Amino acid sequence: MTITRFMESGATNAPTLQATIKITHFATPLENPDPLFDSSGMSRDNIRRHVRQERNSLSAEEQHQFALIASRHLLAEVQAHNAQHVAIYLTHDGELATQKLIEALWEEGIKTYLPIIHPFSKGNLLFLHYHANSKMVINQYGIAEPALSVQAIIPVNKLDMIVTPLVAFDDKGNRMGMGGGYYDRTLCQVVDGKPLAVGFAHDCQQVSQLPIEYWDVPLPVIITPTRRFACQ
Ligand SMILES: Nc1nc2c(c(=O)[nH]1)N(C=O)[C@@H](CNc1ccc(C(=O)N[C@@H](CCC(=O)O)C(=O)O)cc1)CN2
Ligand SMILES: Nc1ncnc2c1ncn2[C@@H]1O[C@H](COP(=O)(O)OP(=O)(O)OP(=O)(O)O)[C@@H](O)[C@H]1O
Repeated sequence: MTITRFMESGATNAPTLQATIKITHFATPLENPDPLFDSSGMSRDNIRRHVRQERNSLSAEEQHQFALIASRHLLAEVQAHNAQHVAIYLTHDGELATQKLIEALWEEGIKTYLPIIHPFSKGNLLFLHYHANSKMVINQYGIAEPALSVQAIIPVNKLDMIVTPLVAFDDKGNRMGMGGGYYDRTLCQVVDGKPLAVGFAHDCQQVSQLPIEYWDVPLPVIITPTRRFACQ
């Protein structure tokens, strides 16, 4: 896969978090994203409902094009970090599609891993090696996951990158997921930025602000079809 070049667009400051957010606009054939959704005053559940509806209303053609373009940017991110062990997800509920990206990672010789719902530790994930011949089963949410095999498990600290699904994000790197707390429990195991957590989402999943809880772990990088948000 070729890597799309991108151009710098400057930085904005987020004084409340004492963090600098750098937003890079990719040079893509895509139009500017829709106006930012004003989520101020909305509950987490209402934001979740709204954004899930938005991403599910994208056409099949939009889903396909957005996924192709965003995959190039994600692949560039993987290469920039020389990540060899990358956790990813299989698309569910209108999420930015990952199938082509996974195939591109395999072509580059990069090992991929998928989350499975932990069989007895409630609310936790395990990450298992995923390859072309992985035996798959369907989990309680209707998502395919590798069949549990102890040899296929990778500890979180051995992953170089975790590409996280998400429902909504804001420009401070805050993330909200499907509501199970699975990724929050995974991301609190990150030490000194390893593994690097990278949110992967449609532009329509960005909201003006998210009501944050103490367990939420902000993402250092978020990639959409049109932009890369980096929270330093
Ligand atoms: N693609 C993908 N895989 C993933 C996640 C994800 O967000 N996306 N997860 C991220 O954590 C974990 C699974 N968590 C999930 C939590 C809720 C639902 C879901 O569809 N909930 C239904 C209600 C289901 C029920 O009550 O039984 C819903 O909200 O409509 C899906 C996945 C692990 N794998
Ligand atoms: N590190 C953690 N340890 C224990 N419980 C947690 C942790 N993180 C989140 N939780 C619990 O998980 C529940 C769901 O959290 P939240 O709504 O933020 O999930 P989410 O981010 O939407 O889902 P996900 O992380 O699976 O994508 C909350 O009730 C919270 O108490």
